[in-house]
Parts: sequence; structure tokens; C-alpha cells
Amino acid sequence: MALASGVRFPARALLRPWSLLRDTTLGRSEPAAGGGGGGDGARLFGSQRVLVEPDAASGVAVMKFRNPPVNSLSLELLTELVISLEKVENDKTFRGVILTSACPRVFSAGLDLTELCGRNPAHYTEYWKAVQELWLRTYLSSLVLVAAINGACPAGGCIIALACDCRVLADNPKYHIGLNETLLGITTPFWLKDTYVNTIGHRASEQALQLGSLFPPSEALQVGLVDQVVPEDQVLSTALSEMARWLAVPDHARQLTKTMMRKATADRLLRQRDADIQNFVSFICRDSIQKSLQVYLEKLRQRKG
Ligand SMILES: CCCCC/C=C\C/C=C\CC/C=C/CC(=O)SCCNC(=O)CCNC(=O)[C@H](O)C(C)(C)COP(=O)(O)OP(=O)(O)OC[C@H]1O[C@@H](n2cnc3c(N)ncnc32)[C@H](O)[C@@H]1OP(=O)(O)O
Repeated sequence: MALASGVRFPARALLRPWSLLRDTTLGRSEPAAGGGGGGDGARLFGSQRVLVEPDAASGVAVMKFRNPPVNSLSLELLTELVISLEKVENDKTFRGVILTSACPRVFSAGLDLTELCGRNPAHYTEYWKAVQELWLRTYLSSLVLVAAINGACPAGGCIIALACDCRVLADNPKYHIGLNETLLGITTPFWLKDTYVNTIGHRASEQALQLGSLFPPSEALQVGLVDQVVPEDQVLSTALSEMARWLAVPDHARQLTKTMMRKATADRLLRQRDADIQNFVSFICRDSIQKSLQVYLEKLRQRKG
């Protein structure tokens, strides 16, 4: 399936893309009707790993990641997120999406490390295409995207949040947010670095990226990585209030302004997408990088208990 940003999607999504989306209304499991869940505010649609709660009356859909235990961005979750976003975008009932987690205490643990370790170049190629695709689709979305960050938000989790228009973080000292790639022995790709710079500025990014800083809520607010820090039980309501503020602006003017602000950053990736994939694949295939990632994953597994 060729998506708006030009990427061809994994074979299993190619065959029957909508088969990934199942109607979860009243626990039924049927193919979702094309065109989205507009019209009936109580209707749910989504997929195994992405729950979508549309409210047609307000034109806002709440999209919840549910890939337990930590919402790591597996190829399946990336694919389902792209398809869910595309579905909401194509339904003109909707003007905004709130991205949040259905897993307790974690927004997203970032890229699924098991997708980055011990696989072959063809797999890394497919995986990185899906990462690029999700970023492009979120970063350039014509909808208002608000991140309701209700848990830890490292690395790829932060990347999703950064692609949104606005970020609300729960005030829990355990809910760190940031790009910690260097601590895993890997480098942040240029387009994600650019997104960081666009959000918190050059000097703060230089420091945070080199140190792999994960910021607790108060520091994240101070550095400008999030727009609001609120008590945990107010994250969603605050995100909805923020959404209302953004939706009060006429769509066409807001969308043109968003494009004006973001196009150069996105174009930089679009111009060298294949080269970026090749770069990633040769980088991730290095023995030294594979070793670093294995060690990091092993430490994560042993940390428990
Ligand atoms: C010179 C050329 C340059 C070219 C450059 C080109 C490309 C650049 C190359 C690479 C860029 C790649 C970018 C990567 C960005 C990423 O997202 S990497 C992922 C980083 N993520 C993390 O560091 C987070 C790790 N996780 C945690 O810190 C914690 O799990 C948590 C999120 C804070 C939650 O803690 P909690 O205590 O609730 O849970 P556990 O830690 O017990 O975890 C439960 C379970 O889940 C497993 N797990 C956790 N995170 C991941 C993950 N990201 N992927 C896969 N699995 C994960 C964990 O191991 C436990 O598993 P179990 O023991 O089997 O139960």
C-alpha cells in the first residue's frame, strides 16, 4: 500500500490493510466499516494495539496505544498507528487526535529493541521504513495532535510526543521524557535531532542529546519539552482543554501555518529517505552496535524484581 508520504507498507498490511483494524464495539471482532467511526460518539474502532475512541460531536478522537507491557514500538504497533491515523484523517468528522497510553505507567518505551537486535537487513529496512512513515504521518498531520503523556516517555515515545502540536505530561517523578539513544550506544538520526532542536532549541538539544538526558516532569517543563505538567488524573481533561484551544483556530490557517513551520524539516528526510534507511541498516548491523543493544536489553530484563 502506498501511503501519502510515499512509503510502501509491509506485506501483511499490503494484502488487507483494513484487516488490521477491527471493530471493537461491544467487544465484537468484525472488519471495521470503511470511512471511520463518525456519526455515533459512542462507537469505538481500532485494532489490536491501537484503541480509537471517537467523539464525533467534538470532532476529536482519543487514540490509545495498548501494546503491553510497555507500548514498545513493534513493527505491528507502528503499522497499526499509521493506519489508524490515516483512517481518522480521512474521516472529515475529525479535526483532532489525542495520543495517549492504555498501559499503566508507560506512554511508550520507544522503539522495540527486539526489532533492532539479531534480525537481518531486510527486516531492519522494513522496520526503519515504518518508523519514518509514522514520524512523517504524525509530524505532517493536518489534524491537531495533542500528546496526553500518562507514563514514562523515553526515546521513540518522546519522538511521537515531539511530533504532536502540544504535550501534556502527568506530574509523576517516574515519568521521564527525552531522547536517551546515546546511552544505548546509538545515535539519533538527523531528522529526529532536527525535531528536538525545533522544540527546545540548539544548545539545550546539543546537551540533552549528547548526555542522553531523560527529564523528570518539572525539568521537561522548564526546558520546553512539554507544554503543561498536571496531576496524573487531569492529563486527559487538560489535553482536551488544550485541544479546544487549538480547534478554536480556523483549520485552513492553522494547517498552512503548521506546514510552513514543519515543511523544511520533513523535506530534509523526504529528500534522502532511501539513504537514511541504508545508513540505519548499515549502522544497526555493526557488531559493536548489536553488542551494545544486546547488553542494554539484557540489563533491562535483569532490572526486574
Ligand atoms: C554514524 C551513522 C549514524 C546513522 C544513524 C542512523 C540511525 C540511528 C540508529 C538508531 C536510532 C534508533 C533510535 C532509537 C530510539 C529508541 O526508541 S531505542 C529504545 C529506547 N528505549 C529505552 O531506553 C526504554 C527502555 N525501557 C525502560 O526504560 C523501562 O522499560 C520503562 C519504559 C521505564 C518501563 O519500566 P517498567 O519498570 O514499567 O518496565 P520494565 O523495565 O520492567 O520492562 C518490562 C518489559 O518490557 C521490556 N522492554 C522495556 N523497554 C523495551 C523496549 N524499548 N523494547 C523492547 N522491550 C522493552 C523489558 O525488557 C521487560 O521485558 P521482560 O523482562 O521480558 O518482562
